[in-house]
Amino acid sequence: MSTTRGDSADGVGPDGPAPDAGEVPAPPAAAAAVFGDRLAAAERYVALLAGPGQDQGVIGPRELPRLWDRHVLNSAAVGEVLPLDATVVDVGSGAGLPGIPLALARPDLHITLLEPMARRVAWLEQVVAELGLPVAVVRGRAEEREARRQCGESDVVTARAVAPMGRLTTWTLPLVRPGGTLAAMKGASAAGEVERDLKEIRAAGGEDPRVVRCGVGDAATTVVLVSRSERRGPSPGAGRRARGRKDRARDRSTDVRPHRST
Ligand SMILES: C[S@@+](CC[C@H](N)C(=O)[O-])C[C@H]1O[C@@H](n2cnc3c(N)ncnc32)[C@H](O)[C@@H]1O
Repeated sequence: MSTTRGDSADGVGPDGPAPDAGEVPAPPAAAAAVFGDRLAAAERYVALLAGPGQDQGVIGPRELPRLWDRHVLNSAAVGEVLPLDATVVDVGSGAGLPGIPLALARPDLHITLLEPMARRVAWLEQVVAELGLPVAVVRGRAEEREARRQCGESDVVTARAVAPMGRLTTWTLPLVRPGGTLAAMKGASAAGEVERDLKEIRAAGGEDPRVVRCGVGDAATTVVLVSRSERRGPSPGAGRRARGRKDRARDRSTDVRPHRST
């Protein structure tokens, strides 16, 4: 594999022609500070994305020139707001973003990658094995009972480009311990999504949604932090389930009554 610069100095911008398969962008200077003595492993991850990752369709060829800034460093940046030694479930990890860069930048974290698509799960298992990372991979959807059982409740759930804020909060807060945090990586839409979906966020047990910026330059990212309520009692979604039970009971009773009277 040849090594090329990750910037657009050669005229290959994000919307320009796709670079040759197998080209691996060199790490920008900032990568050494972010990954420290795990920089070589981060370079290996970028090489895996650019080679087999592209072949297996987990990353598009046009992403190659911006793998470091827009994907790997951007993902690691969310580590700025994660507490020491936290347990983390990365929901909808896909190519491993942000979970793999986080595991490399923050070896104190205990990370589980949750992903429903078999092909992506196989990819994640391959990456974790190749890089020798102590990271668990679970196949499933955040809203599924079995996935929730396997992942348990963690200090933090991360998610990048998975779902709109309201739906994401409903799906993922049951994976967060009371008092823990959902850290949703969002683009410029962050504040607008929070405003639009506030009711849904609160109904899911979310409190104190706030928008923060992490990272610098092209690697900077906007993160929405939502706390899971500390209040004990019904789990998020319990109100909706109870309403569903009442509705079904009412439907049954209206179905039954005419039969009884005949
Ligand atoms: C657009 S991709 C983003 C992947 C990665 N987070 C990234 O930033 O490159 C969305 C990912 O979320 C996964 N996904 C979609 N719905 C999900 C759900 N309900 N629970 C967990 N993962 C889900 C998809 O399979 C896909 O891998």
